[in-house]
Amino acid sequence: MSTGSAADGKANGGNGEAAGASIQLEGLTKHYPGTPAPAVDNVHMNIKAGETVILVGPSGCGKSTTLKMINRLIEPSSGRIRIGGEDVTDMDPVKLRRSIGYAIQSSGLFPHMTVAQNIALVPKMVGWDNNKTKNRVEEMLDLVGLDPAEFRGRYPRQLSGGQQQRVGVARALAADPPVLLMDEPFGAVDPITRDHLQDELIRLQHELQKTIVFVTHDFDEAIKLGDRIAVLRERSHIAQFDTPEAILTNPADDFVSGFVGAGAALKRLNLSRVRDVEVVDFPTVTTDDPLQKIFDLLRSGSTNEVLVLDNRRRPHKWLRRNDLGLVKDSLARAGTPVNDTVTRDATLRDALEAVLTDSSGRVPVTGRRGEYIGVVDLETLMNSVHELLEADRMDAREHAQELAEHKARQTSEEQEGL
Ligand SMILES: Nc1ncnc2c1ncn2[C@@H]1O[C@H](COP(=O)(O)OP(=O)(O)OP(=O)(O)O)[C@@H](O)[C@H]1O
Repeated sequence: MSTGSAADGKANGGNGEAAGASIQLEGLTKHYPGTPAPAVDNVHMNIKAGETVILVGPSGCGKSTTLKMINRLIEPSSGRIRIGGEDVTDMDPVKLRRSIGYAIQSSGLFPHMTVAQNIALVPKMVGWDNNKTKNRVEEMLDLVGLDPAEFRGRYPRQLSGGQQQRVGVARALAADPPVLLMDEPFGAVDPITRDHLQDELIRLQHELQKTIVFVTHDFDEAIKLGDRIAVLRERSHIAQFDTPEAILTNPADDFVSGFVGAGAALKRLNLSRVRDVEVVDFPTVTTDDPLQKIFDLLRSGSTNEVLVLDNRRRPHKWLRRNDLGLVKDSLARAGTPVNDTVTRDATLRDALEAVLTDSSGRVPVTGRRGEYIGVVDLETLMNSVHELLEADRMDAREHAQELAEHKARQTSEEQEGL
C-alpha cells in the first residue's frame, strides 16, 4: 500500500509531511456463515485524512466487525475498502495490516516478550534495521509517557493496566502507520486511568494527525475524542455521522437522542457542583443530646428520621423511628452509619452516586472541617439536572437560530453582490 501519494488522501502534520490517510468504505457488508442476517450491512463511510472518527452504538450492533474489516482481520462478504485512495480490498492482508496500527482492549501484548520487543515487532517485520528500530522504541515510549530506561526491559505482567495500554498504543504506532484502528482500547482500565489515557491520545493525535477509527460504546468517550462520531444502530446502519456538537444539539432521531440524552445528562452532572443546587436542612440531633429529646422529636410525628451528629457536628448516623426499640440507655447500637458525605465542591455526579448508595436516599453536605451543613436528596438532584438540561437546550436553540440568521444574511448579501 502506498502511504503518501493519493491526492485526496493525506493530512499534513505540523511539519508539512504526510500523516493520516483517508478511508472510504463502500457498501461494506459482512455476513457470518450460518447466521440469518448480515452483522454489517452495506456501510458507506468517508473518513478524511487526519480525522478521528468514533464508531459508537449498542452492544452487538457491528462496531468491531466494521473496524476489523478495515484491516481485514475479518474479510468482508462484499463491498470495497480504500485507504489513501487505493483499493485494499484484495491486497495481501498481512501486508495491509503492517501498514495499519491496531490497538485493542487489554493491550494484546505478547506476555513472553519485553516491552521493547513488543513495540519492535512491526518495525522488524517491515525490515527496519536494528538501530532504527531501537531508536523508534525509545521514541515511542517517550511519546506515550513511559521512561524508556525504566520500562523497555519489563514484561507486560510487570506493568499496571494503564501502562500496558500505553505500550499497546506505542506498539500500534511504532511503524508510523497512517491509519490507527482502536477497538475499545481503554475499556478495561479504571475510570481515572481511562481519563488520563484519553487525554494522552488527544495530545498524541494533535502531534501525529493520524487517521484514527475508534470503537466505543461510551458516548462520553466519543464526545471527548471524536472529530466526528458515527452513531450506529443494528447491522452498523448509520443513524447519524456528524461532529459531537451537531449530534448533541441536533440528534437525527429518537435512537440518537436516546444515546445523547443519557450522555448529555451525565456530562452535565460532571460539570455542575453541589454548590449549584439547593442544600436543604434536615432534622438533626447530636450524640450529646439527652435521649429523651431524641425520643420526643421522633415521636412528635414531624419527622420519622433524624441525622445524628457527633460531638464535632460531623454526620454520624441516620436514626429512624423504628430504630427506637434498640435504644436502651445509649444510641450506640441503633441507627445506620452515614455511608458518604460530600462537600459543596463535589460534582453532582459524586453527589448522585452517594445518594444512590445510601439507604436514606440523601447525602449530607459538609464544610471544610467535615461539619454538617445540610443535605441534598434525590428529588433536588433530579430537578436540578432537568433544569440544567432545559437551559442547555434553550442555548442550543438560540445558537442554531443565530447561525440560521447569519447564513440568511450572508446569502442575501451575496445575492445583492456585496
Ligand atoms: N464470528 C462470528 N460468527 C457469527 N456471528 C458473529 C461473529 N462475530 C460477531 N458476530 C455477531 O455479529 C454481530 C456484531 O458483532 P460485533 O462484535 O461486531 O458487535 P459490537 O457492536 O462490536 O459489539 P460489542 O459492543 O458488544 O463488542 C453480533 O450480533 C455478533 O453476535
